[in-house]
Amino acid sequence: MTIQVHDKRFEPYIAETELQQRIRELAYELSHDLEGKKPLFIAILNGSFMFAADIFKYLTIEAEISFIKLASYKGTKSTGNVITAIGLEEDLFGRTVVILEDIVDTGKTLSQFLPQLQHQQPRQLLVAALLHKPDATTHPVQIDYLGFSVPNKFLLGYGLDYDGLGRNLPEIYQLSE
Ligand SMILES: O=P(O)(O)OC[C@H]1O[C@H](OP(=O)(O)OP(=O)(O)O)[C@H](O)[C@@H]1O
Ligand SMILES: Nc1nc2[nH]cnc2c(=O)[nH]1
Repeated sequence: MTIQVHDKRFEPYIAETELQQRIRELAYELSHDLEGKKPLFIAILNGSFMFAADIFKYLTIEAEISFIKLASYKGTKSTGNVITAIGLEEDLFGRTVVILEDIVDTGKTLSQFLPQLQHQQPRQLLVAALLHKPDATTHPVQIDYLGFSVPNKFLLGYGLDYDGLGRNLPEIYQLSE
């Protein structure tokens, strides 16, 4: 069934059961791969709050989680836009760190942010993303744990918003043509 949010219509794309099943599989893989490493999961707000909550719930190993927001401001000509993390208090030195993202679209966000985290010299820096739009990605990012590869269409629901609305939908919708 299509839904209306603000001025646009969206149609169902990934059902809640399919989402949950895939997230369980990712959590199982992470639990297997990172057992004994006490990984620190870092969720990037706002969009990733649902994915982060669900995947973290399904983990069966000792792990920590922290939530950050990214702020972008204009740097110098040579640095371009600079992204800073708000709320990151943990020391990443020597740790196994897993970034949780709802979506990698152009890849700009993570390709700018990951090198900053590398400066803190984590032992391992991994990325888990629920969705990736390979056809939209202009800044390649290595995604170690991926939920779904999706076409280059605007998505809504399960944390993803359209102008503030739709984040609470338990399934993912795509913009109707
Ligand atoms: O690969 P990119 O093209 O950089 O896009 C990905 C980013 O876009 C979304 O965040 P958004 O800026 O929409 O903020 P929000 O999570 O607060 O909604 C998403 O959560 C990623 O952080
Ligand atoms: N809501 C939403 N936010 C995004 N941020 C980057 N890509 C998307 C998308 O497809 N939908």
